[in-house]
Amino acid sequence: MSVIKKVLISRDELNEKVKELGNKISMEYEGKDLIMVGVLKGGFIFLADLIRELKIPVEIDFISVSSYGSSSKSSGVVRIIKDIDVSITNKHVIIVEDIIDTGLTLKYLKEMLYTRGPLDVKIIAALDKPSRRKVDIDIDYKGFTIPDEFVVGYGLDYASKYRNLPDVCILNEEIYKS
Ligand SMILES: O=P(O)(O)OC[C@H]1O[C@H](OP(=O)(O)OP(=O)(O)O)[C@H](O)[C@@H]1O
Ligand code: HPA
Repeated sequence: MSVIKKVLISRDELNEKVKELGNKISMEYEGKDLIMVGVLKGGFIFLADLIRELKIPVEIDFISVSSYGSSSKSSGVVRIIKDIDVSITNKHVIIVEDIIDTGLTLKYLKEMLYTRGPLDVKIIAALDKPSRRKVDIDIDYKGFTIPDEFVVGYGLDYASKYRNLPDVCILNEEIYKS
């Protein structure tokens, strides 16, 4: 049995989109003090690809968060596991995510970072799953809108695995049962 049911977004489509987004951000942030904050763990591959398409100087940092409690993400309360190390005061911030699902993680992160005096905080996400949204959130730069399917690859995991798959794939349901 194959682990992957279907490739949803191929590596070539991802590459092309990342180039497009990199060009857009390079134009819009020319001459500005920009820091990109990758959300671990899923955001690391997208961030690594994206910054290599930028033609402007950029600072990089990472943040790691986890949802509180057994009801997990539904509470919207987020705990910081690893904070960024640098000041974002008077800088332009872009939060880099692999996927936006309910929107709760990013809503919290955006509000939290705004308390630290940045010039602005924007959001870029490789994937958007709008069917699962619980809160309104503006996505400033977006890769692909996807259906309500559980996907892996390009940073996204199932049970901590499959982040390394180069394409965004729909997992075979048999995997959940085994
Ligand atoms: O919009 P939301 O419903 O808040 O979900 C999106 C978040 O969930 C995933 O992270 P996860 O908690 O699975 O951690 P990981 O990146 O380490 O896999 C994803 O990387 C986002 O950070
Ligand atoms: O489809 C998904 N796959 C992996 N992680 C996720 N976190 C939110 N949605 C997903």
